[in-house]
Amino acid sequence: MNETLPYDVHRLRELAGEIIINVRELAALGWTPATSSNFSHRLDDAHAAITVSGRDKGKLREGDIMVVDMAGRAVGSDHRPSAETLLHTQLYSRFPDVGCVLHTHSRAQTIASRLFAGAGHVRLEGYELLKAFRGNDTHEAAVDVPVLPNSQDMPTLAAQVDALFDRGPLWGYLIDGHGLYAWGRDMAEARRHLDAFEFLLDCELELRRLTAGH
Ligand SMILES: CSCCC(=O)C(=O)COP(=O)(O)O
Ligand SMILES: [Zn+2]
Repeated sequence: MNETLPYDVHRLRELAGEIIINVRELAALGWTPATSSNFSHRLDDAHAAITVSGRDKGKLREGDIMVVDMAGRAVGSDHRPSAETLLHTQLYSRFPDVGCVLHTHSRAQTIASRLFAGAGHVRLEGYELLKAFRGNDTHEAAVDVPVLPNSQDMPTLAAQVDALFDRGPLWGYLIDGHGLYAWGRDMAEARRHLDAFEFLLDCELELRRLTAGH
């Protein structure tokens, strides 16, 4: 523990490196256009490492990762944390086993959010890849990805998200016209969930195209 900072600086540097490597990969896939998207990792019980607001996520450096407390307040930094910090910290606060939260704005995620906003969810069923989600061991399961209305008011959005958790286990949700939030126990699991959502949403969109007018 550092003498002046209330968190482990070495752990922060380690996590910043992991975030940077992963986010560069996601940016290269085109999932973080125009400075969009944000990423975090739990640092300890009281803190999370998160991207600084407005940074080009394809060019992240160590100084683009900062620390917040679980109320979303900057700790030991003059930078402004992601505008969506509350959507990250609410997960860490409510679920002790959540270790990493990833938010992206890919084309498939954004289009699916528009297309399924009326229904309020995207149903994913019959896919072998559903087994990528923790707790699913069969393609026969159905996973409903909630689609929430967008808002610039983070407490409003966070309250909508919180209500979802009363319905059962959840590894991600869409925000209409905005993008996807996915999470897991650590970076590897959050990436697996994010990649699975992206693949399955893309399949649903392609099926719609192929069956349109039939
Ligand atoms: C230009 S993207 C609009 C904001 C957004 O949706 C996003 O994900 C990035 O916000 P941040 O403050 O984390 O950079
Ligand atoms: Zn966003």
